[in-house]
Amino acid sequence: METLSHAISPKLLLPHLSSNRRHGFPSSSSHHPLMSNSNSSRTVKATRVLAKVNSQSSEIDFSDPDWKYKFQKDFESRFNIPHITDYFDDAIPIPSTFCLKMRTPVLEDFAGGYPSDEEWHGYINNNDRVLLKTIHYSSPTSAGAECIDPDCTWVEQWVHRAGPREKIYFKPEDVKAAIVTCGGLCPGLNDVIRQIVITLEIYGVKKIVGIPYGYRGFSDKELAEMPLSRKVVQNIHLSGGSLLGVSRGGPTISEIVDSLEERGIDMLFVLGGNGTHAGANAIHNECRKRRLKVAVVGVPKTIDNDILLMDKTFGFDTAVEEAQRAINSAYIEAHSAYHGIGVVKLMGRSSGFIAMHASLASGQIDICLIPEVPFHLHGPHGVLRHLKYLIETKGSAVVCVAEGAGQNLLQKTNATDASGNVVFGDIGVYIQQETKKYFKEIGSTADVKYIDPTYMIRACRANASDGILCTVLGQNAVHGAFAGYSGITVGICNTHYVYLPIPEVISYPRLLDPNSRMWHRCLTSTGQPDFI
Ligand SMILES: Nc1ncnc2c1ncn2[C@@H]1O[C@H](COP(=O)(O)OP(=O)(O)OP(=O)(O)O)[C@@H](O)[C@H]1O
Ligand SMILES: O=P(O)(O)OC[C@H]1O[C@](O)(CO)[C@@H](O)[C@@H]1O
Ligand SMILES: [Mg+2]
Repeated sequence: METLSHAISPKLLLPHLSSNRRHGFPSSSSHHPLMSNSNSSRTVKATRVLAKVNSQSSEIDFSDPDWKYKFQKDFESRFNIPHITDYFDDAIPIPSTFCLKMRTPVLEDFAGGYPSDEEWHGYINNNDRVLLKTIHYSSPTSAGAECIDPDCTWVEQWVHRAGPREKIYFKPEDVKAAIVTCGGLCPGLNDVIRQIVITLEIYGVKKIVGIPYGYRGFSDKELAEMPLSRKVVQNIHLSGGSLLGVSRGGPTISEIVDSLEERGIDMLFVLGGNGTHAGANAIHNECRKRRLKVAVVGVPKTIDNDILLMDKTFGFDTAVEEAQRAINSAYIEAHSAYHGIGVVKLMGRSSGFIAMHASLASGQIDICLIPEVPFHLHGPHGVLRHLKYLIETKGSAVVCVAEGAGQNLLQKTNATDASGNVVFGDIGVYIQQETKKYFKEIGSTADVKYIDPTYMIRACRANASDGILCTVLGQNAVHGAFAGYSGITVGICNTHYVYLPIPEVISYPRLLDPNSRMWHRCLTSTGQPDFI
């Protein structure tokens, strides 16, 4: 594999400053606990910094003059994307069959050589990289600052650029490609399926199938694979859901790979969230163990936007937009009622991105509650006391709550779904009940209307901006597979499209930073106090 020597050259590293308030350090740099001169304490405290910023990095001794170089070396190896040549020395590349100048369908076989056009400059060089972090924080107290070392040194962190390569590692006419969609629904699934099929056909792939109902489709003999072509997928993006169906739970990794072998699948495109990607990575590893030349490429799907390192995941924009209808209805109901209170529950199992963005976009929310920020319902600083204040001063109020918020207030059931995810109690219903009780107890009244639009939001078709995101991600997934990469996923980082090794994006769910400027903006918009 080609390496990126310039990205780790110490000569190109510039000394800059940054830090991170999320790590709970005091805002004054003179009291910064990392400003100690003791080497040992620097090493220990550095670990605290890295625990958040780079969970998989080993301890770094910042007194080592080469620490930056070593950090970048480590980063480069963590973000290296597995390639077929890592395992198959004999894999021979051929010129790409993907060329925009070749616009007419190829009717004949490729016996006479592959169509290529040396004049076309649409290919990505394997050494192209995208900068993962783009802000140069000049002070440890800069809002949202992220740092690696105590001095917040500027360290370039490069990841692989996505897109079509000039050389490909699969002969399109021999390829059987499969697509599977797992987990819950998400706007845009059909757009991604459509683009994968169309792009595979442009490369010249003839055998494309859909695996029905998620990973379950690999083991359930009653479920036949679905032949896919441009004709089949042409209009599927016009409706929500997944043409292929989705499911949670399903067969073991070994059973899935047995099925891949039986079906003769060379490329597997896996659309799903954290769980699905954990599965995709395990499938990739099992294929390597069995020496199967299969490219496994993920496309992150989650309206929750909880995948690490990406600007956003497809479906998120649509979810935020669709949530506006529910929020507006709650607002109108609350505003038109005597002592009206609207409660809207939005999705967000561990992160409150949808709730925060939907609240910000609407400008109609008085209280936004998210999983990352604990709150009390009762007591002098609780949500209910603030609702009383809002009713007294404004006459009505609207609450937006993420499904994962305040779970500590609800009774635990220990129930899990087929994938092992904990089944949550309904925080929206709880807030509605407690609000009614509270106003009764204080001798007042509240007309509480609870709206749960979650499945209506998730079942929507993608909006225009998600449609474009899906298009690019779907195309890049196919380019990644043909380029010979496996165990990777595609994403958008700082508006550029990248390939990332799966483990790096799923080591934990991405959470909203309560110290971020965005959450502060949300708080200024709602005007809510701390509920603790
Ligand atoms: N750690 C894991 N290893 C292998 N497979 C997994 C793992 N976790 C989940 N899966 C499988 O991945 C599929 C989807 O998982 P899950 O239901 O958690 O959805 P998800 O991909 O996280 O999407 P969503 O965002 O909708 O929750 C299931 O079929 C499940 O069995
Ligand atoms: O009801 P289901 O299908 O299990 O999905 C619910 C889950 O899906 C998600 O939207 C993720 O896709 C979570 O926010 C939510 O907990
Ligand atoms: Mg999940």
